[in-house]
Amino acid sequence: MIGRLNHVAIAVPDLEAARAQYATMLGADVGAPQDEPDHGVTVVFITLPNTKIELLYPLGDDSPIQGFLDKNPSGGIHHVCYEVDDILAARDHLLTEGARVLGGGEPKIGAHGKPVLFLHPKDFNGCLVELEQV
Ligand SMILES: CC[C@@H](C(=O)O)C(=O)SCCNC(=O)CCNC(=O)[C@H](O)C(C)(C)COP(=O)(O)OP(=O)(O)OC[C@H]1O[C@@H](n2cnc3c(N)ncnc32)[C@H](O)[C@@H]1OP(=O)(O)O
Ligand SMILES: [Co+2]
Repeated sequence: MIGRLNHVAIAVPDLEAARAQYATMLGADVGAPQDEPDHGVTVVFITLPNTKIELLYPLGDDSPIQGFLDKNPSGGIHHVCYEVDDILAARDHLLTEGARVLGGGEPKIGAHGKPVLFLHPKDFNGCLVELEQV
């Protein structure tokens, strides 16, 4: 059901410092900061030859990544995002299998303008999983 790895997301305590590090120290193709108010985050995408890195920083008072950063003040890997062809079919299959689909199970439009869903990290070996329909 899952296809390519779309991105690995890293929550960071200082977005500009992380951008500069990837651009200067690692020589990566680093994008501009993008506010995503519907998701409570500001994102920066880093394009690699085979996938992307998504730097995440809290936006607003109710960011879903604030608790993660409170527990991991130096930052850390926050989620992985897998591509699926049909997100509603994927959701229904996962619910049948007993996985918890977050956000009431209704896809939201993600940073690439495509529908996304999140799966509870406790159901996936401690790793928050995002699905993106491509
Ligand atoms: C930009 C849009 C989009 C894209 O297109 O790419 C994005 O990526 S948006 C990214 C941010 N959005 C989300 O993360 C949405 C989904 N997340 C959630 O619904 C919540 O964050 C959560 C996963 C349900 C966690 O809820 P929270 O209230 O923050 O924390 P809890 O303390 O209740 O967590 C319970 C339990 O889970 C552990 N946890 C939390 N987050 C993670 C994580 N990212 N990876 C691994 N484990 C995580 C947390 O530590 C708790 O464990 P215990 O301490 O053992 O109880
Ligand atoms: Co993401």
